[in-house]
Amino acid sequence: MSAFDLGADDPAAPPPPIRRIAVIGAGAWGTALACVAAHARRGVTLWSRREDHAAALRADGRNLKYLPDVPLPDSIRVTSDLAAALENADAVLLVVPSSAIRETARAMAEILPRTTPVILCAKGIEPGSGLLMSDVASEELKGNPMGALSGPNFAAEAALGHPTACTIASDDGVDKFEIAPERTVAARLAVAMGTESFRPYVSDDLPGVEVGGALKNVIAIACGIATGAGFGANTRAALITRGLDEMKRLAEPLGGRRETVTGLAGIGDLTLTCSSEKSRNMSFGLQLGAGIARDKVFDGKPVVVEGERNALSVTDLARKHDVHLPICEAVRGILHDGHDVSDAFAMLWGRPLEGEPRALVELELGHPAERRTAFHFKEMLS
Ligand SMILES: NC(=O)c1ccc[n+]([C@@H]2O[C@H](COP(=O)([O-])OP(=O)(O)OC[C@H]3O[C@@H](n4cnc5c(N)ncnc54)[C@H](O)[C@@H]3O)[C@@H](O)[C@H]2O)c1
Ligand SMILES: O=P(O)(O)OC[C@H](O)CO
Repeated sequence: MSAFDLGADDPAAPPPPIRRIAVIGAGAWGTALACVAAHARRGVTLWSRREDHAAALRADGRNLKYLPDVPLPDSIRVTSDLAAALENADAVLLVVPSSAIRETARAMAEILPRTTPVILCAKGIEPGSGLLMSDVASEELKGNPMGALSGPNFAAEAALGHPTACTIASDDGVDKFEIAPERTVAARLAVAMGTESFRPYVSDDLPGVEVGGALKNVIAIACGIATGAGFGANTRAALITRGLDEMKRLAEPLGGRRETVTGLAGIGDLTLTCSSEKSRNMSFGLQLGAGIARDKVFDGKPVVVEGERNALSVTDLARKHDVHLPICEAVRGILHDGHDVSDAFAMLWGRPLEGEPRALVELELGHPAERRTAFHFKEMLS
């Protein structure tokens, strides 16, 4: 019996605490979340897929490769043995990049009890299937309760104790499960992870939270490209605001709520990522916009830029639901279809004028300067 089961038959019993947390993935975010959980006095095991990396973390007392400025609390146990990492865990934080969620969840499926909650901390939509990360994990881990942790969170800042907030969502509080709100995975993990500086908010809108995380990276690339190409603050503010509208439009057909997108995992993460060069997605866009060739970005080093592959998966999914996401489409055009930056901005700014909010104000105005738009941006960026 796992902690998730304790008292499950007695609706009056206090919610079972999450005492032991397994963090799967020892990159920047996995390491930071392990530090936060250790500061919250949870028993923490951090799993790295490579033994040499795990050994380096143990020897150095920090993750020199991914989070060099943060000392690891002594209480964190680091291992490359997945079974050992998952043993006796009351909850699992899955923190590998979105491209590795399926294979990692599949490996966990052979080991993890079906009752242990799994919380997705990667941001993305799977190419091909168009599935959110919690749905990808659910396909592999049949039956485990699922949640997601997302929000405006740069790993180092969270680990160093800067005041930080996030949203933790799970859908086990919705009607069919009949679980009291304080017993949900989201609420129990929020209590387990909360510290004096790390403040989780609780949500029952799992798709709403996950859509925000997936789209903000694509919009951040758009902001980076715009800034790198020479456009100013007006352009970035417009992209952020209209990007938020794209999040809302995609959240709805996936079962998410518009209001969730106006929270930490939506606008919160969007503004963070689109405003700071600490963001890999924003910096990737900045370098491309400044004319650096794709293979020379980040000096040719491999860096996790979730928005790059997600520009494809997000727009494929939106097309399937007949939802138009012009900014994400423009990023897809530049990254994957060889479109020129000025043409992409001409496409965005030359579309027929619209109402705001788009869904409520019906307009058919055309565009007074549509034909001049392409010429204007080409001149400006030449
Ligand atoms: N870094 C942040 O500030 C931050 C904050 C919030 C969310 N995230 C999200 O967390 C996820 C992970 O990002 P990160 O910043 O930790 O990345 P990272 O580049 O710092 O580390 C990636 C880690 O994943 C491991 N990995 C890569 N491929 C793997 C595979 N196939 N199987 C198992 N492990 C594999 C790498 O060895 C490395 O330890 C991303 O989806 C990212 O969007 C990151
Ligand atoms: O560095 P980025 O662009 O992957 O962003 C990191 C986090 O997602 C910010 O919340």
